[in-house]
Amino acid sequence: MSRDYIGAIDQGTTSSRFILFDRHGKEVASSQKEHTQIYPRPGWVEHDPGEIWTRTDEVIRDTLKKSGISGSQIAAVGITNQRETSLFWDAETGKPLNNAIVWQDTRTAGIVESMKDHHPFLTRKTGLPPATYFSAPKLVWMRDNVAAAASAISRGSARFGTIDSWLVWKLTGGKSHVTDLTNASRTMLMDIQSCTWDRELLSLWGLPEEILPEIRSSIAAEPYGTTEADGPFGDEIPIGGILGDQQAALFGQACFSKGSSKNTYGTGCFLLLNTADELIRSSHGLLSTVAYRWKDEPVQYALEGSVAVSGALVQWLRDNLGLIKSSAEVEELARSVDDSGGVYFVPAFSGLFAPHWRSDARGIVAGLTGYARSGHLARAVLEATAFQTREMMEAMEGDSGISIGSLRVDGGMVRNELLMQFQADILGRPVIRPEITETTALGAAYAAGLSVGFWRSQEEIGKHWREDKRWLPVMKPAEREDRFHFWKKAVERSKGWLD
Ligand SMILES: Nc1ncnc2c1ncn2[C@@H]1O[C@H](COP(=O)(O)OP(=O)(O)O)[C@@H](O)[C@H]1O
Ligand SMILES: O=P(O)(O)OC[C@H](O)CO
Repeated sequence: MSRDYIGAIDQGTTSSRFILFDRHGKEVASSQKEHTQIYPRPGWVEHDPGEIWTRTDEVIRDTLKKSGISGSQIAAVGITNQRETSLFWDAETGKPLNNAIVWQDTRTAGIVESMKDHHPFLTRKTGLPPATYFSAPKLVWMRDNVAAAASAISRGSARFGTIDSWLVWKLTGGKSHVTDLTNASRTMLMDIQSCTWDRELLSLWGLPEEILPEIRSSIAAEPYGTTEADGPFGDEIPIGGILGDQQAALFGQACFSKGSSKNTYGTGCFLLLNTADELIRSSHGLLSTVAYRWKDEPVQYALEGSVAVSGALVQWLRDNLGLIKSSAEVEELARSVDDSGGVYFVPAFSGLFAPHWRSDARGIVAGLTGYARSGHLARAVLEATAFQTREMMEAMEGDSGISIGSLRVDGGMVRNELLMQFQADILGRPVIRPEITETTALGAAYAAGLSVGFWRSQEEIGKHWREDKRWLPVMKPAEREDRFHFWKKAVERSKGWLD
């Protein structure tokens, strides 16, 4: 039987998906399942790695079952994942030693603060502004607070991984302990120039090198491993591509050339600009990160603006306030009023990420009057994402000197047409949605397919990209600036809330 499909595992913050793509980059079948968000204390967010593996296993099996396609028809598998989220497992038992600490978790604020004298060094080495967001402080916390992790580290059997490494470990039956450069670039343990684990960083954080996975290219020169025949695929398939989910979306949006960019609206919101082989250092609160590496070709970099809470705020409206029953309903509720009624919602639930990097900020709702109703709050929830995107875009243009003429968008929130129109209005430039909005999974599929020669070149896959819809700005410039002015005022009021 010929291998005519590529499989992509997309393990995101809220759910796991598996999608099969054909040679034209068209989705053939998919399955998706949510996993539990564990909030043990305010500011703490955890995932159960066992549950993440079970959900991943289930969505693979579901997709194969409903499509009638078997593992023997799949040429390669790609993995894309929520980044930074970190765990330890024991190589001897194969069992996790703790719940994964999620990228949004802020328990490590004290650890980050205690490294204050080293912040300039850390940023120079890693391209990242020191923050609770990244893996290294999470590992330090686990070493110091999880007895099983500490003893496995001292015995030499502890293995650290971001979610990509964990899934490769499980899929290969514990044979491969690997990651790719895009994921490694988010740990604060990798030198962003040499793209290798860095001894000085490891010693600063007090972590041994033996816990770390091997760093490989994103489009693998050699497969990271093969899936186990007795696993969910029922066959041995090469795992050929790994990309952090935001880099995967950049790849899936065919942003291969310098200056091309995309914004992904999921749990958080992430704007990435391809800077090719140039490592641009930000002076406006953005990250320098690896975009991808094609086999042994030079590393490609990106500038990134990261916003912690965007779709998550819609979920909060649904789960914590019960104002809507599904995320999609937020649009109807927001359309029940003409505007936000002067209400601004700054969702600094994990502090503020780009471009502010303030862990002392907390969420606020500003501008409330007796006039405000639930519809105004729903508008303010959606508008928060659009305002944060504008902040990131201004920072990006300031750092790169590149003007972003129009914005390519993807992710779960781009189904929301009201948000897309408001985004175009507040940016004052067109917003463009592609036909395939599952760009994250598509990017991982492309990486895997290119790795094994299923597709041959970026030109070939670039032809699959097609525009679905475009929103043009209609808001008057004076109103746009007035609204943005009030947003910035609200952001200032959210800062410094924690002592
Ligand atoms: N129609 C919608 N309007 C606004 N937000 C939405 C809509 N549909 C989904 N979302 C939000 O998008 C997010 C899911 O997007 P997705 O790209 O699947 O995220 P992730 O990859 O982070 O798990 C959720 O936070 C959800 O609240
Ligand atoms: O799971 P997502 O799509 O919200 O992405 C999470 C990011 O990778 C965090 O850096």
